Amino acid sequence: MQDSRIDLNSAAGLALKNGDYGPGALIAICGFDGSGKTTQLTALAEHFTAYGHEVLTTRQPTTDYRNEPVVRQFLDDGGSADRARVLAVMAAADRHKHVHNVILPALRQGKIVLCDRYLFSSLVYFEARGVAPGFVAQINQGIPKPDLSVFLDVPAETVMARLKRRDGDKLKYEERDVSKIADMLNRFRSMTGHLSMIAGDAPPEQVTQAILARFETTEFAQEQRRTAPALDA
Ligand SMILES: Nc1ncnc2c1ncn2[C@@H]1O[C@H](COP(=O)(O)OP(=O)(O)OP(=O)(O)O)[C@@H](O)[C@H]1O
Ligand SMILES: Cc1cn([C@H]2C[C@H](O)[C@@H](COP(=O)(O)O)O2)c(=O)[nH]c1=O
Repeated sequence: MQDSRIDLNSAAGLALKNGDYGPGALIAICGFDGSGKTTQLTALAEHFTAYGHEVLTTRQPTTDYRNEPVVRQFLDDGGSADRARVLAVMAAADRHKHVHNVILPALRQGKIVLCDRYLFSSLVYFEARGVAPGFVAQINQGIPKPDLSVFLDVPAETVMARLKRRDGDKLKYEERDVSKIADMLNRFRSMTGHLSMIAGDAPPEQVTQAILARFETTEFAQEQRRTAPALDA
């Protein structure tokens, strides 16, 4: 079943589905833990709300997945590739449910959906845990392709320092080892076909502006400009 020849970019291409999901827009913000995703989601939500959009901020995996004892134990203590494969299936089921119950209805209502982590994070984390991207792609098939997918690129040492400052000694298994963080970051950096790479170690306001500049290049933003009434009309 698993195809170790499929790389992360191809796996994302196989899983994601282009489609007309409604008048809304989907923005996925990915990065290692502590890279500033929550900070940026909050700033983006404020920006889009100020411009009159309805915004839904949400996250993958959902708390249903995070609260499973088998997941909690793996995140805290690590585990085998076989156990990781079970988690990948649980994360995929959680994602399909979240897409159908939360994301698609919001897109149909015209909302801007801001999602903390998405398929890309699953591909990266599970490949690093020993699960082939081809397998993760198969079980995530049909997940909507976001209008914009961002990777917040922050050096491993900076990520580690931020996490220690925020969480003290309550770090997850993969957060405790700077070489594991660096390995995951390199996997994200390889996904140039899908992720807009944003330097996440700049001041938060600059990071937000960089994300918004990328958003302006999306078809959604271009369509909004075409259909928006001229201010001097
Ligand atoms: N651009 C930035 N420069 C300096 N510090 C930042 C920046 N962005 C966020 N931080 C700080 O880094 C820490 C982690 O940020 P945040 O909680 O937004 O990351 P996260 O990616 O959502 O983390 P997690 O996935 O672990 O929840 C916080 O203490 C936050 O204040
Ligand atoms: C997408 C995805 C992520 N994970 C991991 C990654 C993180 O270590 C945790 C979630 O941490 P957060 O700070 O609460 O966001 O889960 C995963 O195990 N499976 C996935 O599909």
